[in-house]
Amino acid sequence: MSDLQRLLKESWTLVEEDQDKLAGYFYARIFLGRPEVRDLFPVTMDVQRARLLGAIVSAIQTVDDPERFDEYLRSLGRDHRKFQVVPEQYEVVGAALLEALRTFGRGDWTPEYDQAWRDAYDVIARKMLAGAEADTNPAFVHAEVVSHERRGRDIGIMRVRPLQHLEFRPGQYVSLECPKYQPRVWRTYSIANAPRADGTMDFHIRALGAGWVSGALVRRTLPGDMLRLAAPMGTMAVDRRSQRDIVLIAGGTGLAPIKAIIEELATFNRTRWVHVFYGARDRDDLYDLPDLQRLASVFPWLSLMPVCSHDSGWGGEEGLLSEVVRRYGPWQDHDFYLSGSPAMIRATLRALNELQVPSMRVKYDAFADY
Ligand SMILES: NC(=O)C1=CN([C@@H]2O[C@H](COP(=O)(O)OP(=O)(O)OC[C@H]3O[C@@H](n4cnc5c(N)ncnc54)[C@H](O)[C@@H]3O)[C@@H](O)[C@H]2O)C=CC1
Repeated sequence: MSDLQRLLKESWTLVEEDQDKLAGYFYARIFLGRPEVRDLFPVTMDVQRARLLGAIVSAIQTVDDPERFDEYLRSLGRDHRKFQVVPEQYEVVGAALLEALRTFGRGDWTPEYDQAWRDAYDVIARKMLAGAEADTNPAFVHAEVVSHERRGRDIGIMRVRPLQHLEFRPGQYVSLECPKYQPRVWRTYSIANAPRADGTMDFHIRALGAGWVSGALVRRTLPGDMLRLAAPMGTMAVDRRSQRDIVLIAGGTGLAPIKAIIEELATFNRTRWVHVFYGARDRDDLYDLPDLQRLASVFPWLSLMPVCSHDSGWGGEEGLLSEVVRRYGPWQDHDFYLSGSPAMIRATLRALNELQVPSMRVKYDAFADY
């Protein structure tokens, strides 16, 4: 661990318990200094409260992982263009962050801690601004919902058509806003298909409860509704130069980017075996199994292993994805792409580590909302 990393972690423990109050103070400082910034945020701040601060803090904590950090922040900067953020606002946010930290760190906050956060924040802001400046795409595009299909209890598959061309790579995700139901609330969703001639994009969404973006997208969205989509982000692109066989591991709606990758492979792959582990709680939750089975019947290189974690007697493979993947190892010579809940990603990374799969062959995007 570098000195900077140590100082950041150590100082964060001083304020961690007061996170909620710190977030309140942080936003109050920003809005007081720049009332116009308030218009960038949703009307009710309760859901938003922890997000921007949380994203800054988690970005700062990754300062020791330069490669991941670099691409993540550049794409975050590209994505932030949707807020029409100007460079001075980065300064306002940085000053508010430091003031909040000092206030809640009280007497234990040292000039060393102050400098560490200032340095880390500067790196973040510079990379985000560089990412934003390098992007020639529009800050966001309007898109029309062209179809909407309910699958199982609480999953929706939504197809949208952007009104302008939106360049993306299979495996990437976008931040999306539904102004009709939740203006200025943006959430990230993976694109579930490879680029199509008509530009349409699919999203797999699970409703997480009333009032949330996902709930509205699954339960209320209708064809003809308009959305806004920001810049595509994420690094989970297939390495086309690799000759290795591939293992794709998808938990629940984490299937979305994996489906996009399968569609991309279908356009060029002839020689690499591709194994898909598709996990859900029960058979009803395997919401896209028929289509995956169709693809597996068309492409001889594609094999499919559906897995249920909470459906004993369903007749197929049972267990958590991480356990099942471990059972089918060893996987010494494969490229891996993982997508699912943070807990599933962590458990699978541990399993692959124990199976001695080199970490550079394992790709995943732990995406954050803010
Ligand atoms: N690009 C990405 O990485 C994407 C990630 N997601 C994330 O995927 C998640 C999907 O959630 P749900 O559909 O509710 O899935 P879920 O929570 O029902 O989990 C599906 C399966 O994942 C595995 N799993 C879950 N927790 C695990 C653990 N602790 N250890 C090992 N395996 C575990 C199990 O096999 C489980 O049956 C969400 O957190 C969503 O944010 C969704 C889309 C894209």
